[in-house]
Amino acid sequence: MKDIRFDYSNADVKRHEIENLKAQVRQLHHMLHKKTGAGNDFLGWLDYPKDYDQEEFQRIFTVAERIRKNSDAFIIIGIGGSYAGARAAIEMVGHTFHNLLPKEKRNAPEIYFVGHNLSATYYQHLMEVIENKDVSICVISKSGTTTEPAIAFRLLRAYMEGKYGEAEANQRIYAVTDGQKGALRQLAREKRYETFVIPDDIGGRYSVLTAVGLLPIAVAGIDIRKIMAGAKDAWEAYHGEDLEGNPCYQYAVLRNILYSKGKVIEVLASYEPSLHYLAEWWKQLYGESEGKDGKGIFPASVEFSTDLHSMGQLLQDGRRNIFETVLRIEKPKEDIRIVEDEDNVDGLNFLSLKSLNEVNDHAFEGTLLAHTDGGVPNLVISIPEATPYYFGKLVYFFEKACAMSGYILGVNPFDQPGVEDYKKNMFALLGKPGYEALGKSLRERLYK
Ligand SMILES: O=P(O)(O)OC[C@H]1O[C@](O)(CO)[C@@H](O)[C@@H]1O
Repeated sequence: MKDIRFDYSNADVKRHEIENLKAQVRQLHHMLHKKTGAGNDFLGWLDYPKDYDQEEFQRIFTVAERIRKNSDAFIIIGIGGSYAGARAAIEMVGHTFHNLLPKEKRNAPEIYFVGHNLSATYYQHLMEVIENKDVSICVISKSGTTTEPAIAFRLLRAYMEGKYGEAEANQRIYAVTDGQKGALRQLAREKRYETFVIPDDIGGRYSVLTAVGLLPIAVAGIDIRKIMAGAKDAWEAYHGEDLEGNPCYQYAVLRNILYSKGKVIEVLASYEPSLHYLAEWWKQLYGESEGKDGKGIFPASVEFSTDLHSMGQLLQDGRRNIFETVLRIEKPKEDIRIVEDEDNVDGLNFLSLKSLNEVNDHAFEGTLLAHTDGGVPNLVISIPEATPYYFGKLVYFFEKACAMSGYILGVNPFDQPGVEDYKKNMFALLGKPGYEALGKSLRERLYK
C-alpha cells in the first residue's frame, strides 16, 4: 500500500542540521511515550487508535444510521477542536457540493456547522435553509461552557423543542461532551439526550478521532472504520524513535530548523479546494499547541492556484520569513480532459485532451521551483488519495509531529492559556456576574 511521503529536498537544509537534532528527537520520543513531559495528562490521543472504546465506536454507527434515516439536515454545534476536524474530513473525503447533491445520491442529510461564530446573520440564514426539513443536531463541547456553541445550542434547542415538542426534540439532540462534569453533561442527563464521551486526556484539537469527529463524519456517509484503520497504521508507521525512519518526526525537525533560521511563518499550501478545512484544522493544531511563551511558528494557509493570483506575489517576493508546506493529493478523486476547440481563439489548444490534474500538477511543479528560487523553502507532504484511510493516517501524522515539534520548541504543546484572555474581556463587557471590576476598567479604556 502506498504511504504518506514527506520530501524536504527543496528546503535548503543541510544534512548536519538534521543530524544535530537526532539525539534530541530520540530523547523527546521517550519523554512523549513514557508520558514524562509537559502536558502529559493530555496524551490520550497517542495510543487511542489502538485502544479506543469499541462499544462506543459501534454506537456511533448505530446512531449515525438513525440520523441518516430520519433527518434531512444534520446540524453540528461546536468550535475549534470540537468542530474543525469533522469539517476537514467531510470536505476532504466527501463530495465538494455535498449539500447540493440530490438526496438519493447523497444518501446522507445535508450537513451544517454552527457554534463557531457569533453572527446573527449566519443563524438567521441557517434557519431559512432548514425550514420544512427534518433536523437532528449534535452539540459538541468538552467544557460545555464555551460561549459560541452554548449560545448556538440555546437557540437551536428552543427551535427543536418548538418544532417537535420536547420529547421528540430530546431524541433528535445528541451531545458529545465530558464523561462526568460540565453544564452540557448535566443538561444531557436532565433531558436524556444520547451522549458520547470526550476522554479526559484528549484536548479539543487532538479529538477528531474520537466521537467529536467520528459521529458527524459517519452521519455524512464516510467510512469511519477506514479512518481508524489509517490512524492505527499511522501509529505503527510513526512509532520509531529514529529520525531517519520516521517522516512524522522529520517534519517536526525540519520546521524547527527553518524557524531557527528566521522562517517564522509556515504556509500550508494545497491544490485541492477540498483541503481548505483540513488546513483550518491544522492551523488550530499548530497555532494553539506552539504559540506560547513568546515563541511559535505562525501557521497560515493558502489554496492554489486561487491564491497564486493574490498571495502568490507576497510569497514570491515579499519578506523572506516564510516557508511553505505543500499538501499534495497524488491521485485526486476525479479527472477530466480539456476539450479541443477548432477556433482556438483562447490559444489553449496546446492543452487539448490534457488531463486537468496534469495541468494542476504542472502548476505545483512550476510554483515549487519559482518559490524556492525566490527564497521560500518548500516541504512537501504527499498523500496517495483523499480517502478515509489516508485522512486517518494524515491526522495522526500531524498530531504526533505537532507534539514532537512543540517539545523541540520547548513549549507545552497541550495547553492553551492564551485563549482565555479574550474570553475574560468578552464576559466582562457583556456583564457576566463575577467580572464587574474588569468590566469597569475595560469600559474606561474603550469609551474614554
Ligand atoms: O469543546 P469546548 O470545550 O467547547 O472547546 C472548544 C475549543 O475552545 C478552545 O478551548 C479554545 O477557546 C479550544 O481549545 C477548543 O478546541
